[in-house]
Amino acid sequence: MAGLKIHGLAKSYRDVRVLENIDLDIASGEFFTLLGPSGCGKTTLLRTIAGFQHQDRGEIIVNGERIDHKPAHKRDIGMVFQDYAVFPHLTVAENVAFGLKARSLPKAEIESRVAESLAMVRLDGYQNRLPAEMSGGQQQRIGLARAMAIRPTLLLMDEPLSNLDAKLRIELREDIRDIQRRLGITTIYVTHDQEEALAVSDRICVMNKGNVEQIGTPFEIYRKPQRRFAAAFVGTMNFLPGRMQGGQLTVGSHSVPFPHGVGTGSVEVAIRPENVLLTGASADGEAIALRGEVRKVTFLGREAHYTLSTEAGEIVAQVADPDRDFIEMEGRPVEVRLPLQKVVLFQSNGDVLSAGRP
Ligand SMILES: Nc1ncnc2c1ncn2[C@@H]1O[C@H](COP(=O)(O)OP(=O)(O)OP(=O)(O)O)[C@@H](O)[C@H]1O
Repeated sequence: MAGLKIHGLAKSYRDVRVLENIDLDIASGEFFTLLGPSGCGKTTLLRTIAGFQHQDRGEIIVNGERIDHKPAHKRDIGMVFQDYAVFPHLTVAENVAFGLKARSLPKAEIESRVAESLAMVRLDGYQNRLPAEMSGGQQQRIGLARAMAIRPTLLLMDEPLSNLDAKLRIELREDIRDIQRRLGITTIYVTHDQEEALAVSDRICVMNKGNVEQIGTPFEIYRKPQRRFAAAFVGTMNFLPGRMQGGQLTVGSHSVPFPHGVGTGSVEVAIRPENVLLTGASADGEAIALRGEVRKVTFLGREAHYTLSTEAGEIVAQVADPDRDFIEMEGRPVEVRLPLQKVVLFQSNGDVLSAGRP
């Protein structure tokens, strides 16, 4: 199995820079996700790795060998596309056999690989169907079986679940993850869906405007964002203005000692909704305390979301399993606390100053 290294990759379309200067080091067997908003360059990066288009500069190295001068069909890469890209006039088995025939494998080998690949994606018994007789989820399974049948060195997936409904998306992403783990195939997965990225990835690369904002495990990306962009893009994050001075952090009218973030100046105080504490909740360690009022309560069954206006600005709190009194709080004053352990501070340039006080 192979790892992938990318050095100084850049790509422009006419005079528009789409990839600025990308460096990646992906381990053998890793499930690596490119996550970012529409237009940030994810697909361009994936297609450049696949060889469907050429970079302006930079290197793509698989297993120590440069592959960026090779044509796409010589790169030993399996690719799964958003729109399935199955051949409508070929049966399921013929679709899966396509890449194997192109490689002139013996007939018996093709048959056994087709059977093995279809079993892997749980489509055994569907060999003779046409894609039009299959659901969207099943068509994407054909796409996955076809990509895996050639036993590629790398598997690239471009938003493979975007055309499926929510339930199928979850089902198929679990299957993709299981197959990837079982086979240990190095996988690069493109999505703009942050929950999907958190659920399937070993590591996530958050991209923005052709640049890498942060690379980390799902936990690191969610809990220890290194850039404001990653904090705001992944999950919900509250931001309040604050000020550091003389080892004190001031938010609204409240100041707390914050020795970790030495320096002076404006900061942004970021906290996840599930970490905001309301009246009565007990906190470990010190917290920023703010006066607030409940503007809106949205009850979602297992949790409720509170829109709060505080003296420092509007934020959202999420409370798990709220009791009845707690749901009927609209218009009431509330004490809001932000535990320092859970607070992330950003500088005005978007770099992190402190992610959770040690
Ligand atoms: N062939 C092309 N010619 C000119 N511009 C292009 C071409 N392909 C992509 N672009 C532009 O390059 C930028 C990056 O596109 P890309 O498809 O890589 O982004 P993306 O992050 O995958 O977005 P999405 O999630 O919408 O697919 C976009 O601004 C897009 O309009």
